[in-house]
Amino acid sequence: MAARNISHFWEWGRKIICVGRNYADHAKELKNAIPTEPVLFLKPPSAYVREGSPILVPLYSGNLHHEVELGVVIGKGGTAIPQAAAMEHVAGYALCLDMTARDVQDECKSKGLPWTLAKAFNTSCPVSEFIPKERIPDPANVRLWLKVNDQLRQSGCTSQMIFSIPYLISYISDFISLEEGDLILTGTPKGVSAVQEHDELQAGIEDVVTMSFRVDRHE
Ligand SMILES: O=C([O-])CC(=O)C(=O)O
Ligand SMILES: [Mg+2]
Repeated sequence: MAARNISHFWEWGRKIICVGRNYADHAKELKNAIPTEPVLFLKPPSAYVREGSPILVPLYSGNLHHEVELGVVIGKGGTAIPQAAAMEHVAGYALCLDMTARDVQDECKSKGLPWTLAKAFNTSCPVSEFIPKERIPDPANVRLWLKVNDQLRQSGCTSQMIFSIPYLISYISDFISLEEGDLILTGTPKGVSAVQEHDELQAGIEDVVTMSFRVDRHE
């Protein structure tokens, strides 16, 4: 069998671990407290969608939001990874969207229930091509942006993250072992807003990568 290629990590069936409220300006815009520990949730591999396929609005949501995020692709698994060694476990990056059914999330929050149907539905994790580690020498200082129908909605720098990438890798791996091919979404900066059927989303990381996705309804 041919060796698996990390540049197709989305085909591996590995887990997607998401960090929430990792930018103070986004925590504030949704009236959430600034966290003192990372907020974590999961998406299944069935959430992946690649350019050329649409983002589908879940039938049960009337308020689907975009969240542009830097994704970290794990190259070497581990448990209880020390912060000092964390970057050795990174193979590269991907630009990601954490699509969120905000109305469903609000209801889950008010009832104290998990966010699964707000965050983990099919097509809730659009991803760019794989970006080898060398192409982002300083992941703690890159600008992420997102436009809806050519209008800029999000523009933030990863220097604004509350918890750094090495801290997140170390923290997560204390509780959930990381495996080669796993993806960590590191949280969104401010500017999240609703998208509708037929909207065109475009997002990028500086001059490193851009990607485009169309929003559609289920047939
Ligand atoms: O839904 C939220 O606001 C939490 C989250 O994913 C983020 O901050 O990126
Ligand atoms: Mg998010």
